[in-house]
Amino acid sequence: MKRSIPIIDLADIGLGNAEEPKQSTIDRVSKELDEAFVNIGFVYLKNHGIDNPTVDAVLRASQTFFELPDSCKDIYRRNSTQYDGYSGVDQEILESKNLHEVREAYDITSLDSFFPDKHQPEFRKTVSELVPKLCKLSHRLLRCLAVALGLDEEYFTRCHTMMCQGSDKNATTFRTLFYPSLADGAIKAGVERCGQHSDYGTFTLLFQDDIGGLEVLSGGEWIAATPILGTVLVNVGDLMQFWTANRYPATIHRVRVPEEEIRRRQPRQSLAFFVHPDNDVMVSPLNGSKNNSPISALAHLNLRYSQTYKY
Ligand SMILES: O=C(O)CCC(=O)C(=O)O
Ligand SMILES: [Fe+2]
Repeated sequence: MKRSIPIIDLADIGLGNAEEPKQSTIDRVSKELDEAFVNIGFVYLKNHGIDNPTVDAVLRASQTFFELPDSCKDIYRRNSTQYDGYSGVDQEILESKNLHEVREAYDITSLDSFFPDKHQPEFRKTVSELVPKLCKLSHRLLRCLAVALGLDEEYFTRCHTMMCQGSDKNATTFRTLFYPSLADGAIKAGVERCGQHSDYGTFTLLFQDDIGGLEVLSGGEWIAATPILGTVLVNVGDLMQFWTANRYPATIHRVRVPEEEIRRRQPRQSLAFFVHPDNDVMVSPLNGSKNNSPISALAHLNLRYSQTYKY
C-alpha cells in the first residue's frame, strides 16, 4: 500500500495560543508525531501558529534578492569557514551523480549575521520576524518528541539551547531557497532542482510555495509532498535517526524539475529551518546501543557538509 504523509493538528500547541498547551494535546500530538516519524519520517502540521503573511513576506524579500545580478550576490557568498550567506547554482551538489543542481540559497545561523542590507534591506527585517517563531515552534516540537520517546519532557530542549545564536554555538540554520526558471529546452539527465538526500540534523521545518516538485522516498516509492497551504512540513534528520537508533528514519527526498514546460518556466521557492543540537552536545543512541561511538553535533555536521559542498 502506498504510504502518505499524515497531517497533525497542533491545536493549542501552536504558537497562536497564549496559554500553556493542555496535557491531553501534548499526549495526542506526541503519539501522532511518533507514528508519523516511525512510518514515513515526514509530517504536515496545521494550526502551527506561524501566519501566512510572515512567511510570504520572507518569500517576497528573498525573491528580490535572488533576482539581483550575480555580481551583487557574489558579495554575500558563503564558503568553507563562513556558513552564513549565499550559495549559487551547483555550489552544493547533494546527489553525487548529478551534474547540475539548479538551486540558489541564503543561509542564516544568527540574526546578528551578515545580511544583504545594502541590496535588499527587507530581507533582514522579514527574516527577523520569522526566525524567532521557528525557534519557538521547534522547542514545542522537541518537547513532544521527548514525551513520544518516553524521556523527560525537557530532554531535547536542554540540548538545543543556543538555536540561532551563531554557528560557533549551534548550527541551526534558516535557509531561503530559490529554484530559478528552467526555460531552455527539455529536461536533461543529471539536472535536478535538488538531488536526493536526507537532512543532517534533528529535524527540518519546511514552507514551500505552490509550485510543487518535492518528493519523498518511502517503501521504495517516490511520494509527492504536495504543498498544503497553511501547513509546515517537518522531516527527521540523520542525527535524530542516529539518536533514536533508527526508530525515526531520516527519509530521502528530492525536488524534481517539472515535466511540463509551463511549470518548468516558473521559479520555485521554499524556506527551510534545519534544527541542530548545540555544537558540543554528544549524541549516542538512546537505546544504549554501543554499535557506534558517540559523536558531537558539530563533528557530525562537518562530516556531512564535507560530502556535499563544492568550493
Ligand atoms: O525546497 C524544498 O522543498 C526542499 C529543500 C531541501 O530538501 C533541503 O534544502 O534540504
Ligand atoms: Fe532536505
